[in-house]
Amino acid sequence: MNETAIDAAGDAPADGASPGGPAADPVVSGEGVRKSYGDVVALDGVSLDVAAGEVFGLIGPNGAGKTTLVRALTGTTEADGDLRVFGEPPRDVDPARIGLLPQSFDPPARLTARELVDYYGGLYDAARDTEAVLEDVGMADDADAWYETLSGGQKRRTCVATAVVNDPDLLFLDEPTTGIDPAGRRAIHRLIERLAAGGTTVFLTSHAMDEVERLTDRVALLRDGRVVASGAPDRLVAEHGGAPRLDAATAESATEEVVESVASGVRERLGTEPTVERTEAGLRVRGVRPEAIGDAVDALDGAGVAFDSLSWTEPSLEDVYLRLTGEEYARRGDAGESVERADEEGDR
Ligand SMILES: Nc1ncnc2c1ncn2[C@@H]1O[C@H](COP(=O)(O)OP(=O)(O)OP(=O)(O)O)[C@@H](O)[C@H]1O
Repeated sequence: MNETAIDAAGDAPADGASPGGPAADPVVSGEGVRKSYGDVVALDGVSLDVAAGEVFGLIGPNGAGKTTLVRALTGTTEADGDLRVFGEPPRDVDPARIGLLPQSFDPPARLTARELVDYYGGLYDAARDTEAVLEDVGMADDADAWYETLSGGQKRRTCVATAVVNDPDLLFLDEPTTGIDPAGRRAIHRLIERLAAGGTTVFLTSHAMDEVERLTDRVALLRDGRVVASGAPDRLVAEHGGAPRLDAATAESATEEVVESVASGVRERLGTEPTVERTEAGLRVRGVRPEAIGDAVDALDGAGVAFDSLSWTEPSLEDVYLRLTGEEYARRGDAGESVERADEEGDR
């Protein structure tokens, strides 16, 4: 990985994407936040800012420190460094201003969804109307079923309802859609969009890169307890996502000669230095812009590649994630050696 290409932590309080703008006080701010569990360093000097009204995404591999950071921000664990929420230490913040959906949350099983939302609403002086909250998360029709009889997605949506019943100014959602079917995910996405439109600041952790790319204004990528990149998703994709790629699915694995022949054909037709790799499914040519797809296909034909199907893909936040966490190489390791591969940052 080219470390010099990676942003400094917390690089962009505004980025042009923060509705609050650079002048607004951040809702969340952290500087040099550290937390260890015995010998395990969970947070290793995290710095970040979240502006009012932003949907902020925190991504990173298992064990990167995301849940620890959410716990530190919500005052459920202590951390070293300067951490502020609404300008105060997390434990001093009025709980009514915060909504939290923890990663694992097991409410009493023999209460109905309605009773649960009522119960959590009862903890606040000015809770939202239970029926409206159930409607918001798509649970109005199943509100009288015991929690234990609900599907995994219905349970998670009920938990989201308990996290928003106090109409929080700042909502932490730690992997809200894990295990939820597409319709349930859509219901939660719509809810997050509505809350953000109404001015709620949302701090979202998720392993679903499509959801993060779609919902967030800014993202921080955590790896080994450090922020290794942050910024608006489209900016991160432009900087770290790599090149658009053409994938040819082939029944048989290509020989080295075929790969070299494709590379030579691409070089000749596109006039660029190609990156051609074997993948699990066949062959991949990187750096193919939409207008050059025809030439790249000719290069495959010219090299005698018998492909069953072709797909062209633009880089996405998932590519950023895979590149900056090093998981791209772990994945490629199974796929055989790549040929004429450019440097990581040089193949765009
Ligand atoms: N209560 C704890 N006691 C000891 N170690 C812990 C504790 N909580 C977290 N850790 C360790 O701290 C590191 C960061 O864990 P954390 O749960 O914050 O990661 P994460 O990014 O949320 O992971 P995941 O995506 O799997 O939820 C891991 O090495 C984890 O094993």
